[in-house]
Amino acid sequence: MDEKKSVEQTEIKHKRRKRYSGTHPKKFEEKYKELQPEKYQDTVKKVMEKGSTPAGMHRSICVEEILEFLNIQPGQTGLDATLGYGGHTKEMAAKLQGKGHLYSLDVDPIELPKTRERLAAQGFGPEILTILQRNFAEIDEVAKESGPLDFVLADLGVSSMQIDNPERGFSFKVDGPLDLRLDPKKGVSGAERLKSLTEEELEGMFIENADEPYADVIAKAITKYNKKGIEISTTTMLREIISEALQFIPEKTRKDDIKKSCQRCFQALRIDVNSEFEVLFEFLEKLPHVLAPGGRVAILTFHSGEDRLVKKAFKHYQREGIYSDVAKSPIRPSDEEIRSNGRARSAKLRWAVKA
Ligand SMILES: C[S@@+](CC[C@H](N)C(=O)[O-])C[C@H]1O[C@@H](n2cnc3c(N)ncnc32)[C@H](O)[C@@H]1O
Repeated sequence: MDEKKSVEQTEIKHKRRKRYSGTHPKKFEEKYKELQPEKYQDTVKKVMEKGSTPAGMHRSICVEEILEFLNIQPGQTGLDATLGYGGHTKEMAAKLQGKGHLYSLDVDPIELPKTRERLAAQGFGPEILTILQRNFAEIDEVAKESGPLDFVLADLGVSSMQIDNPERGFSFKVDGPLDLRLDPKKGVSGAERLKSLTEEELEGMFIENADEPYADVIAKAITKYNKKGIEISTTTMLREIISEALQFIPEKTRKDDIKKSCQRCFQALRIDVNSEFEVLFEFLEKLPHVLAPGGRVAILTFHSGEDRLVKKAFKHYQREGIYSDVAKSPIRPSDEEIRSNGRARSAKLRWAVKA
């Protein structure tokens, strides 16, 4: 064989094919141009007009209603128990007009520094705003530093940035590790948690935390994997297990029902992993002791379990004479807000005033 030809052929054979990068951006950061809102303002505007939330952002809910109720005055001291993207914090801090102080808490070590930087760049630095990586269940500790609070806001649950980031594992719609921790450095992941629960406990978790009608069937399906020693390590795996278990649902409603069950089961697991009911309970119990006389608290909830807890606590302390007034029924976002921000649909706002 001609030696030259053979070398050429070998070279051709070994030349690596260039990977086809495809027409669709693969990475989250590339896919969502809105992640850099300053750079892609047109994209952000278009996304918001469609009633969606641009990736990397969170649209604050019931802002006007909250500000109207809290009636913040310059010189007051307040607390935002759930900083998130900092939308509510920014509006509340602005009402102080440079006098007084706002404390804002979040457990999330990933989003918190970004929000701190963003707010500082907008003129809300440490002279008016103290941002702490703390669980709101420790509100009594925070109050030792702040003194009695004139106003408190808690906007419960997760932010859009957390939901949209596949690495965090909050959404069944995107593939990622089944984590679901608000603070990924603490506690155990969703995957670990599923492994450690019995069939009965799983069923109880889905019912208690999310009123899941197919809790028994789904718990059974998960337990099969547990017994085989197969870890349900990703969001996609859990979604597929739920979907497979619910194939008996008549075709007409199957797709929709599966989607709802996925939503509820992920919510239930998130609540469990982050002990959300326990910390909310602790927060509600401590609140009356940290509010100043006449102090106001507003709480935004996103599902019936949370709302029930808030309603019961407010009523209980009103009967004891600790709150002089509480919301008789929850305030709902306006139709216009719901139209322009789908995530506002399930929000309920309750408030109380310290005697
Ligand atoms: C709905 S978002 C808040 C959005 C915020 N109000 C805004 O305008 O951007 C809820 C935030 O509360 C945080 N969070 C949830 N439970 C918490 C807790 N127990 N203590 C402190 N922060 C918590 C979450 O990490 C998330 O960032």
